[in-house]
Amino acid sequence: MFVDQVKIDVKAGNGGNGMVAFRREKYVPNGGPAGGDGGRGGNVIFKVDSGMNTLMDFRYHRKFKAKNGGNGANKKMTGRSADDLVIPVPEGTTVTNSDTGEVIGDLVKPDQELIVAKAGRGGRGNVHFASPTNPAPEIAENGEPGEEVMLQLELKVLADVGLVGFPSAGKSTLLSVITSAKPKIAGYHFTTLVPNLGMVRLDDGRDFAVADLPGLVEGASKGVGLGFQFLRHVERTRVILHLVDMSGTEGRDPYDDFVAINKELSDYDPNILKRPQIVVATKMDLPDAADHLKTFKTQLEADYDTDDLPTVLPISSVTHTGLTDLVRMTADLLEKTDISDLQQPVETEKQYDYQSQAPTNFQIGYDKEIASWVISGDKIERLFKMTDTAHDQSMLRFARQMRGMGIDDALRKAGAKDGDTVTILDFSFTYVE
Ligand SMILES: Nc1nc2c(ncn2[C@@H]2O[C@H](COP(=O)(O)OP(=O)(O)OP(=O)(O)O)[C@@H](O)[C@H]2O)c(=O)[nH]1
Ligand SMILES: [Mg+2]
Repeated sequence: MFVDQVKIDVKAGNGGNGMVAFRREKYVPNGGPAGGDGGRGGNVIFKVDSGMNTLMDFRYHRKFKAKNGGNGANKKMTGRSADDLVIPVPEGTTVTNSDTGEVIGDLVKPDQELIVAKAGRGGRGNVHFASPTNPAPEIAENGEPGEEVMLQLELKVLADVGLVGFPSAGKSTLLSVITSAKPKIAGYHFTTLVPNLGMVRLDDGRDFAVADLPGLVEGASKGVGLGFQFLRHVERTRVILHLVDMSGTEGRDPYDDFVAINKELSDYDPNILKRPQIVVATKMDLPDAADHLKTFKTQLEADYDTDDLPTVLPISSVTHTGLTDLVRMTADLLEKTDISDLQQPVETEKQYDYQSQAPTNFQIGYDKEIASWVISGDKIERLFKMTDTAHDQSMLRFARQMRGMGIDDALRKAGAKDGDTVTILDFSFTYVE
């Protein structure tokens, strides 16, 4: 279960102002009041759209403003009421006022609507203020301002497809080319610290949610590297795309990687290997990839019965080769996959208090395998049982905390340089001076 979260700003329309005006008739120097009322502003309304599955669209559009009502006019004319601004949200969205923490509502039914910011009423024109003592009032009301509020939207998402593979296999890059997600991509291992989520939309209207998971390494099922706490996400996905880097860089053998990752998956939970898996041969644009793929397939055929032989699909996220086939095959496979065993209850999220859990004893070393400075220590491990919602903010907070604890001093003494990646057992961040 992923928690998709986003903060947005909504502003309802102001009411139009009431008008001060008088009838003008021939031979009547000062007619009665004739200023009309202002029109109502537009409400901001959330409406469930069953076609939406994530809050991804809000990442690129965070400010919403409904139109203001028109001002009243003479001849008792009321100003135009503004249309409501209706914003589609996915089913299951929880809306909270981000300043007060008050839950405004849960949108759980198809087409359900919720007013999240109330429009301002129009002001009354001077026609309403005439009285026997003041038959020609020079007063009118201003329109009420529309409500403005900062909202926190939250959606729990079950990913359909999990991208697994060795660090730097190209998982985030693949996500970035098949969805609109913009994950961090870099040429060093453990770039991805927390899962990224994206939605794939096919031309034929089908769609599915893809989770790009932190890379796995040997021993992941026992807590090595970053992968352990994310392996449970793999348990929940219906289809696994197992990415294998075919470039052979760093002298890696693609088949060894493939076997090692599958071993970690099955050590974590033997059932995971029963999930349909497509082997995605990545970086096929690179020079030796074709040769490596050939060897890989030969080894695969030697190890598997013909009936169980996994499908291998060569792709390149750089040249976009094979992506259409991959997406279509994945959608087909999802349609055929039973999910009844995956509907598990939502886990409650654990909150950790970074302040009070200061690591005491730790060791620092350089790990060639993951090419980064590694800090380990039992207290830190406890510190790093993070939740799904661990976002950049908590990373930053953490990094600051670590500095306070003198870990950056210790790292510098150990020879770490500005820009080095620091891995803290199952977590890492980029070390900045
Ligand atoms: N030539 C080529 N390079 C690629 C391709 N896909 C990814 N890369 C490169 O491989 C490196 C690692 O890519 P990422 O997408 O960050 O890998 P990842 O699997 O998400 O890595 P982690 O998050 O560390 O587990 C980056 O330098 C990418 O530019 C590809 O199709 N062709
Ligand atoms: Mg990544």
